[in-house]
Amino acid sequence: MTAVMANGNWDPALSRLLASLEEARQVLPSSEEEFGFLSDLLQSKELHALVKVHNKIISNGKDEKFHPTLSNSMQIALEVLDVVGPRAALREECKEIFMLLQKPHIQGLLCAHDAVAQKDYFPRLPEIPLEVDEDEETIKIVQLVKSNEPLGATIKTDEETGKIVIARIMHGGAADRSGLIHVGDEVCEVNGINVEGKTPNDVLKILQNSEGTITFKLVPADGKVGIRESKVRVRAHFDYSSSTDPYIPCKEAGLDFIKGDVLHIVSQDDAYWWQARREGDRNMRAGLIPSRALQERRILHERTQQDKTSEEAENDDFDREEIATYEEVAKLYPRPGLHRPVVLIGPPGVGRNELKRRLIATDQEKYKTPIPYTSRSMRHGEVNGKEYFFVTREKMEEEIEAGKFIEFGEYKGNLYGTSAESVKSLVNAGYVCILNPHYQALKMLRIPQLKPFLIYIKPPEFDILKETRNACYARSTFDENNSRGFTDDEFREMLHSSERIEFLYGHLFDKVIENSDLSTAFEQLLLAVKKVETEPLWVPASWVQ
Ligand SMILES: Nc1ncnc2c1ncn2[C@@H]1O[C@H](COP(=O)(O)OP(=O)(O)OP(=O)(O)O)[C@@H](O)[C@H]1O
Repeated sequence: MTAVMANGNWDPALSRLLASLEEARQVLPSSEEEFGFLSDLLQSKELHALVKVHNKIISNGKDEKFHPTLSNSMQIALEVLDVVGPRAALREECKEIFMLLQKPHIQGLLCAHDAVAQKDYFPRLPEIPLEVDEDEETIKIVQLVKSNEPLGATIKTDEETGKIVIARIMHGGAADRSGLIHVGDEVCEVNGINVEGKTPNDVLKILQNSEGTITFKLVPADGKVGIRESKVRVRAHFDYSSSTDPYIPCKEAGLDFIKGDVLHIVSQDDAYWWQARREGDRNMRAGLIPSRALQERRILHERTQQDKTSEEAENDDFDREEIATYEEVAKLYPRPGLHRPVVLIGPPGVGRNELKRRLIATDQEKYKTPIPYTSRSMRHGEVNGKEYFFVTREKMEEEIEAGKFIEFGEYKGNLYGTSAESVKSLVNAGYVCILNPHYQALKMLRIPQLKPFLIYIKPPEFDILKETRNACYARSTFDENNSRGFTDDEFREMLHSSERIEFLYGHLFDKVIENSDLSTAFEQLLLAVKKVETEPLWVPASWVQ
């Protein structure tokens, strides 16, 4: 005490606190130990230093010349990352800023800057629930300010008690952020109106009609059923629109997404409705999406309906057992010297060969395509292992049977094919392996051992397809014996085939490139290939573990 007083530099507020602690010592029943602890704390150098920093920030905050120009530098940094990300592979400057802004200490600095700029350094004490009834100790009163943002809570009538209870708290919503409302809390009053015997709809009306602060009187649920935030990320394999979903318990709370979106699942507590955020979305409020179980049921139901109406179903290559709902994904970081194979999928004739050829031509020491196997006999001038690996028909049939070929076919009585092993050996030798197999090979390729990056080469609409191909005297690939242009029927066949590929495999593609103008498509391919090499990308979670 004397030491504190003697030091003129000591914060007067701390000294006052210490003095009142001494006074309280006489009247309060607390132990010597507790007083000792508090007294030591109030005299500690650490606390004193903290108080000084705090005071400094506050006094600087009052000074006009210290006003922050912005308080959302973190958000701006994220936006800049979005903009420069795709250009990082093209320009050194973009790459530099892209790497810099991702550094944890830069992000930490920006975050601290924003906290100070937003004056987010005042101590926040937990709200003390007001106790209204002397004998009703368990009632809590919660006040939330009504804004344009939804409250982020849903209510229902409890089946057993018939009372209105909180059914769900949306992660990150106003109710959740308040930390004061929990699932299972019983609603007694809203803005002084007793809701006993009322329906959830009546309560909603009261809420809609109220302005400003909304006051809830709640009986807390026994034990808090808090929402545990999960780390699960999934890729959606279907489109979802809550506005057309008749079953969603609360339309406003729905989260819409499209096939291929990556979603962060924050809660799977409810068997039918998960809570999720779109990955990278800055809106912190989670939305409702159908759970895997619910979606599987819906798809099965739809299929039975469809089977009833249409008998003919093209299921040559469609695995009807597979129900595409959500696939758990994780980020795969680029591995130095170990490149993911790049696979171009598309309808025959769309231009995969052309794109592959151009890519390899940019750097023949980097991009390689596997040498195929054949059962035909070697011709004069051919070298085993150059144009083809020459093997006997028996050997090839045996290996095809054993599932060692990612694709194979017969042409003029001879077998041709590409083995999974030759892809692996290119990868292990440090090359970027590039493939353009038939789309049926996808199943065999999309495995953790190969980790391919799948690019879908999509044809443009009929008129543009015809115009671009005719303008370049494109050679039809449909007729092996004749070199001629594509016919209208062949263009139509290409479009039909692309629809089918999208239907079957659309959810698996990492990237879609429309091959309309060839040089534009090629540039997009170069960008995508660069991205695979330099950026962490989402892949099935099982590939990363
Ligand atoms: N964007 C384009 N504009 C004009 N012509 C193109 C375009 N893309 C490809 N072509 C031409 O179309 C023809 C067919 O292309 P390519 O052989 O690459 O098709 P493919 O997808 O590999 O088909 P297949 O699997 O049947 O071999 C080639 O003559 C090619 O130069």
